[in-house]
Amino acid sequence: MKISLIQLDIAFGDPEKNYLRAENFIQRAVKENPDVIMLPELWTTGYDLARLSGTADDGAERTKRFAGQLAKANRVTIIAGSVARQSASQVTNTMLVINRQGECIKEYSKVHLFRLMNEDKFLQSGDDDGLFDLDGVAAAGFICYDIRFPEWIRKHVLAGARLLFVPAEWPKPRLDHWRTLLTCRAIENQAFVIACNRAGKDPDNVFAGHSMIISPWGEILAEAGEEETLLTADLDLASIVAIRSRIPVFEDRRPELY
Ligand SMILES: NC(=O)CCC(=O)C(=O)O
Repeated sequence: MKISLIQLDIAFGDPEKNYLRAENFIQRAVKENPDVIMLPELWTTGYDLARLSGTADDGAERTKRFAGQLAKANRVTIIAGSVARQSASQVTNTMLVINRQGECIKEYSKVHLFRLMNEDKFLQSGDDDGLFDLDGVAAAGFICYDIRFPEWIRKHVLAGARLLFVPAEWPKPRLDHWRTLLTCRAIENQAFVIACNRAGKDPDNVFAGHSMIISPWGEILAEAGEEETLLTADLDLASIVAIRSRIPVFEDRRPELY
């Protein structure tokens, strides 16, 4: 399975610019013939949370149409990062998975809101899981801060997820946490971790970039620098079985103790 990550430099509070920029990158990515293309967290607006009443995506419909057309035209799955999704009474930080037919097959709203970036003041948390099927492989999505909650990730892995997708806007001062947490989530769950961060800065943060694709053994298969870029890697899905039989963590668990 080939994955392309778009480490976008997001224009603050400017969806028009961001849709255009993302489309250019998606057109570039499809030339590499990937199975999946992924965008970062809140990529249509950035963290311009105070102005979401004017920029949030109503029902995420615009983003579904945008990604749906591109996915269908190119027969590629698009994990359309997450967007600020407006519903009747609330805004959520919601990840969208669009299949090769252009249909939205999953919406996952960030469960753990990140107070340090004021999410708790402007957004509503989700309550549902992030599980979805990706061309017959069980997968799950988590959004940025969610990766600090290993129990949440493990719950999805115990339900079968083998591919863990993470759209993010992770600031540079905690780059070491980002790299360590993602690597741990891959090793402890013996699953692929595919994490797409943003590049650039906004009025409050400089972002880390360093999107990463990590094997179930913890090897970094691909890692971006800080700049806006496209990052592509091939996943050897058979390696999951080999690693799990070499160190059978899931057979050795003692859930009766914890
Ligand atoms: N957008 C986020 O959820 C950022 C999370 C973060 O920076 C962290 O340290 O956790």
